[in-house]
Amino acid sequence: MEERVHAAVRDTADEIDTMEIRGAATIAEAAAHALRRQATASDADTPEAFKSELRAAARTLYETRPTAVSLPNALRYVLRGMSNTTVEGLRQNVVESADEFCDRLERAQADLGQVGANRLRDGDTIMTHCHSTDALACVEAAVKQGKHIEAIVKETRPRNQGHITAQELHEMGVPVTLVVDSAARRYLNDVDHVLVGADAVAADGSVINKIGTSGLAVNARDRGTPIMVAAQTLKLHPDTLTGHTVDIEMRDTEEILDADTLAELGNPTVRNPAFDVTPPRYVDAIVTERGQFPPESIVILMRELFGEGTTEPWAEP
Ligand SMILES: O=P(O)(O)OC[C@H]1O[C@H](OP(=O)(O)O)[C@H](O)[C@@H]1O
Repeated sequence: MEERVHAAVRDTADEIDTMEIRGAATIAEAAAHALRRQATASDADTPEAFKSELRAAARTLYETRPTAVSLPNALRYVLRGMSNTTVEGLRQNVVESADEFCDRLERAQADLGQVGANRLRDGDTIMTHCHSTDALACVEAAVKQGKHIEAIVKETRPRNQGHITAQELHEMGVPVTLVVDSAARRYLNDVDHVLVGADAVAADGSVINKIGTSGLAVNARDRGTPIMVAAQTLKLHPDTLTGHTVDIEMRDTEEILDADTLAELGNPTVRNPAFDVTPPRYVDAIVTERGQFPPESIVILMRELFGEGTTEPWAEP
């Protein structure tokens, strides 16, 4: 099966796995591009062989990282387009679906940005965690509306994605203060909104995002600081409609400590969960391209978009 998966798809899968490609929306876009590449390069001679190849490619991409639901949602969107009965027709289906998916993703982020920007006032200071293109779209739109926004950016150990956020905010002209994660509570007094992204949103309104989000949200609630989650509908997790929970990725402990340092410390057990779950009571608004929702009502939008649930992206229709 593996040999039918194009090398470019395997490269994309490796890059997602090692986080050279990261961030829920960016992963989804890369996966759609990879399926498109599989389709254009395929020399399958029957429609069945073509579909089977595409499903194998989807599975390879899916098996990289388990938490960001944008990945299976992207794979499902592209594969669902395979309706033709000839190889050429199917190839065209995949190319069109992948292109349409990427267009929709870009538009959704721009629309979401407008909604999020409306929540921000001129002179506001935000606090961010990790790096989220959905969250930054809100800031960018607010800045374009002429609002002055400042940011306190958490570095986000162990991979320091906060550095990317700091750089991108700087490029937007937003003054940035970078703090270590443990300084967040100290600085919440100076903050008008906590603004984060999401890797998945569950049917009960729980937000699955970078590890440290839930602690930040609890502290923000304690201080009365509103917590805004920027998550286009691609982040809504259809399996949670039928009671499934979201798998939290455990990453390599080398991201935290190298083997030598670990040995010097007497080889303690090290855990490196990439994400945590913020219960809905700590979230004020989930901002999507379909408007803003209190977390408890996101299930209504999910039922509208997914019905009662979905199959695996590579399952036979
Ligand atoms: O889709 P956008 O908003 O860009 O990113 C959403 C989320 O993806 C990231 O995960 P990672 O860095 O891939 O582990 C962060 O948790 C971020 O909040």
